[in-house]
Amino acid sequence: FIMNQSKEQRILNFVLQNAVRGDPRSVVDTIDRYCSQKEWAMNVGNEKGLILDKTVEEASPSVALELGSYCGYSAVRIGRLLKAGARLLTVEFNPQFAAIAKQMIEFAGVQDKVKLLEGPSEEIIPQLKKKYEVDTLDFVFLDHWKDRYTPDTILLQECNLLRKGSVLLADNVIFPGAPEFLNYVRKSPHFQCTNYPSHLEYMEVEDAMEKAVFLG
Ligand SMILES: Nc1ncnc2c1ncn2[C@@H]1O[C@H](Cn2cc(CNC(=O)c3cc([N+](=O)[O-])cc(O)c3O)nn2)[C@@H](O)[C@H]1O
Ligand SMILES: [Mg+2]
Repeated sequence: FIMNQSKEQRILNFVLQNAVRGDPRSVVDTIDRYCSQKEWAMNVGNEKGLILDKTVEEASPSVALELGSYCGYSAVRIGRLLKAGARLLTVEFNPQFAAIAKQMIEFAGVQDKVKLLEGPSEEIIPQLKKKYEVDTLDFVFLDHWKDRYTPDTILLQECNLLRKGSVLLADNVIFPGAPEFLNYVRKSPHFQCTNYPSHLEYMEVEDAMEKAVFLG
């Protein structure tokens, strides 16, 4: 237990030493093993991860966006499901976390599909069309600061990044909670919402994910 390292560095080192290079499933399982047995961390985890998997498979996105990379757990989880030619852009503004996530993505072997964009979502989103050659987004995973869910959902619409059928999936709508986001998407005539009750990663605390499909 190396004290002067960050928890995120310890998670990455555990993966580098225990997972199989180029095998995204082993990276995801190894992070879950570490965070359920050694140190809790805010990865989406395996229970909510299964809801994420099913939603990604159903959407079968060509272009996906993730807000809040953290250690790269969900970027690897989504990246492993993308079809040939599809890509995931994942946004992280904490430089330490971004460095960890980049190494996690490379070790898992999904770096050809997953690109990490360093910076705050409110700055990156308006750059997606011109700088990152995005037309519209087929899938968006929201897992960053909960008080950014609503402003960023509005910003995505203002930047014309959503099309009829674009799928948004938000983590933690019960714990820590995103009440303003739930209120916004459920009241909006532009979204069709579905709630998926689950539990907080690695804990027996109630949590849920919310799917919001853009209706145009
Ligand atoms: N506007 C932003 N733009 C880009 N990255 C951001 C932004 N806000 C936070 N982040 C980054 O998301 C990562 C992860 N993150 C997520 C949160 C918010 N999520 C939680 O706080 C959370 C908290 C719990 N929890 O407390 O049990 C469980 C979860 O699943 C969570 O996602 N804070 N940092 C961090 O690296 C942070 O730099
Ligand atoms: Mg989360």
